[in-house]
Amino acid sequence: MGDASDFTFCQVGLPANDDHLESPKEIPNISKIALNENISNGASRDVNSSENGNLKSIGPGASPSNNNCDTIPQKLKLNESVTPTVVATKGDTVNGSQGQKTTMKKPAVRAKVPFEKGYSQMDWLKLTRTDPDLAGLKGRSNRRLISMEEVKKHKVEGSIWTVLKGRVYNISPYMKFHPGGVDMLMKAAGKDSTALFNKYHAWVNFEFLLEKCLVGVLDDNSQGT
Ligand code: HEM
Repeated sequence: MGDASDFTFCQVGLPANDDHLESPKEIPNISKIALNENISNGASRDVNSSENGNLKSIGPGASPSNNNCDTIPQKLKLNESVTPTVVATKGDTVNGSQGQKTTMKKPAVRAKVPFEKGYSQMDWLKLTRTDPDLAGLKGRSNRRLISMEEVKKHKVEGSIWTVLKGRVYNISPYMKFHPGGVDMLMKAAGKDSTALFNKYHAWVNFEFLLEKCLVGVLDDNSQGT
C-alpha cells in the first residue's frame, strides 16, 4: 500500500494518455494527403521520404479543418515553405558566402574610413581646445575678406583652404580626423566645397567642428574669378 500512495504522484503522467497523444487519428490522414500533393508537385520527391517525419510535426498545425479541400492548399503552402527551407539548410555553406558578400558591401556603401589612433572626433575636439592657432592665422583677424583667388592658392598640406557657406576654413589640421578620409576631403582643397559637403552630409555641423579653423570670410565680389 505504501507503493500505491507513491503512485498517486506518478499518476500525473498516465501512460495511457501518452498513447493517445502519440497516435491521434487526424495526423496519419493528413500526412497521406500531403504525400499525394508532393507527388503531384514532383518537386520534392527526395524530400518526401525524409519529410514523412516532418509532416507529423507540421500536420497538427494544419489539422483544425478536417475538410480535405481546406487542408490541401494549406499543405501545399506548408510544403512549399518546407522545401525552400530544406534547400536553404543544404545551401547554408553557399548562402553563407553570399551572406558574407552582403556584409562586406555595407562598409563600402558607407565609405567611412576607420580613424587612426589619436584621430577620433573626440581627439579632434580636444585639439580644438588646446591648439592656439589651428587656422594658421599668426595673429591676423579671421574676419578679413578673402578672395577666391587666394583660396585657390591654398592646396598644400599645412595650409589647405576651403569655402563653406561663404566662410574660408583651413582644413589642413582636420584632414586626418575626417571620417570620410583624407582623399575625400582633399576634393575640397582650394575651392568652394559647399555643394560637395551638402551632398555627403548636410547634417554635419561644420561651423562647430571647424570653428577654430576659420581663416576669414569669402569676398563675394571675388566669386567667379
Ligand atoms: C570640409 C569640411 C568637412 C567636414 C567638417 C566633414 C565632416 C565629416 C563628418 C563629421 C563625417 C561623419 C558623418 C557621420 O558619421 O554621419 C564625415 C563623413 C564623410 N565625409 Fe565629410 N566633412 C567635410 C567635407 C567633406 C567633403 C568635401 C567630402 C566629399 C568630397 C566629404 C565626404 C565624406 C564622406 C564620404 C563621409 C563618410 C560617409 C558617412 O559617414 O556616411 N566630406 N565628414
